Amino acid sequence: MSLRGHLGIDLGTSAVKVLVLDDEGRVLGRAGRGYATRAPRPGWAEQSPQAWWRATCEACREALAASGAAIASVGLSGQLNGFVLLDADDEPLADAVLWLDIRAEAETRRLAGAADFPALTGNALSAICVLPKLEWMRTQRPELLARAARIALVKDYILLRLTGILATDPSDAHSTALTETGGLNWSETLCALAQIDPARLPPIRAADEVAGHLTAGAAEAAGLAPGTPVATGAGDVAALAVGCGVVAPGTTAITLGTAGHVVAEAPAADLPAGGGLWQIPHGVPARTLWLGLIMSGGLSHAWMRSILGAAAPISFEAMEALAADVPAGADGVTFLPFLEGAATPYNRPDMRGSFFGLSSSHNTGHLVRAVLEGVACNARECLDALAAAGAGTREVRLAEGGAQSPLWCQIIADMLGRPVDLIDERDTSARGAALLGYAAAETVPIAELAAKTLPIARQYEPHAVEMQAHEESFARYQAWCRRALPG
Ligand SMILES: Nc1ncnc2c1ncn2[C@@H]1O[C@H](COP(=O)(O)OP(=O)(O)O)[C@@H](O)[C@H]1O
Ligand SMILES: O=C(CO)[C@@H](O)[C@H](O)COP(=O)(O)O
Repeated sequence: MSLRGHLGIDLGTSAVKVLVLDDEGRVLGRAGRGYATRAPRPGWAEQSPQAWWRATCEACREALAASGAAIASVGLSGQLNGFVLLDADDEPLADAVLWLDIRAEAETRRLAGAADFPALTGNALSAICVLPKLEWMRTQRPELLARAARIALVKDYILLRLTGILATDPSDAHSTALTETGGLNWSETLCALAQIDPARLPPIRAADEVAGHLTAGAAEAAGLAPGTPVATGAGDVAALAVGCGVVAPGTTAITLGTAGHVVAEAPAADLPAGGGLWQIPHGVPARTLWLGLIMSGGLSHAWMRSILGAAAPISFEAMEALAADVPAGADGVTFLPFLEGAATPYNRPDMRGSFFGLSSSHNTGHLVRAVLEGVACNARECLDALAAAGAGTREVRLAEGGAQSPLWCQIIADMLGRPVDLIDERDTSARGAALLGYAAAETVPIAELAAKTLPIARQYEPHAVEMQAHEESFARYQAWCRRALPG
């Protein structure tokens, strides 16, 4: 008899990741497929929902074949703050607009003054959110928005393709800025502000609830069995908190995907305004996460890699070797990782990335090392903001693409001056998604499942000499940030 498997799908920014876990949370199979991001104009970022679906089906088939398991449940996760406009037949009317898309900066500034977002939602309004992007659509593409019968968020489009049912969860709903604190209902006030009829938005269901079952057509396309239960799942920040076992106060995870996330379970206190943190409903129902957001985490590394590899592709290992040749502090070179604007703690989409302190003595290794250190500095700012808000950090865990670099993990431990645990799973959002599906199908408590199945690979201890060098590079970084803030 084949093993029982729980399949998790994470629609990331650069790729879809699919994992199959057994009942103990061990990986039986995995696969991933990339897709392109289009930037038809500067500051725009779009992806094809049809490409997401094709990539998801291919990755499901491959992960399933590798696992040899019979799939008992499916769970979902995906990039937050993207949306797809659907016609009356649920066909996409255009490419999806992503979180990275900051076309709605002017709308954000205007709407931020029209409602007290911190009081209503617990968060400042940001150009990342769906609300200002819909406002942009309403004013710039009114015919397109008028033709939209329904609006799907990223992972919810996959739920629709898998089950024929459109629904979302509180984490994805709340991140749009169209719900009030808690994310359980679409807000009449905020929907009225955006002139969006809430009937066009998906119903909000619990993340660990069965939202639907695989249709025969979807099962055929993805290689799964018709009727398999599919959980609503959670936006990637909430799913990765589940996947990283951030299910008790005092645990924090730093993940370096395309973005970077620093997540902590919120203490009972309210999130103080102005610290540049966001609050998001947890994947564990009725709990809340606080999020420090690094806009360009792995993306900073990917950008550097694309520049160094312009003539001939350069491997991650070669990048690692270049940076390892340079001492901590990068001999005075500082990188501000704001290629797509700054989130925590500055909340300035108009801030931009830069290198400072360059001289002719510096080489490519200095640039690579400065990129790793710059992102680590931004992660430290996020942790400092969480601590200042009252979310103490007993344990810090690392995961996702960037954490596959041992040097980056060591730099983070040195920059934070504390041990950090590397999670023995790169794709923690997909892991969280699989656990949410498992919990939904078997009605087991998700927090318990997440804590008991967490795999830790190793611990990185801070080194005294490097810690001192990084104290200095952090001070330099902060000074450059103050000078680089647009007036
Ligand atoms: N060995 C590595 N060293 C440094 N960065 C890496 C490594 N492997 C992957 N990355 C970075 O991780 C990012 C992708 O991480 P991933 O978790 O797959 O992100 P997403 O969910 O956004 O698609 C890329 O930006 C890539 O540059
Ligand atoms: O929108 C946000 C946070 O508000 C992003 O964090 C996305 O959720 C993307 O995450 P990755 O695909 O880079 O992991």
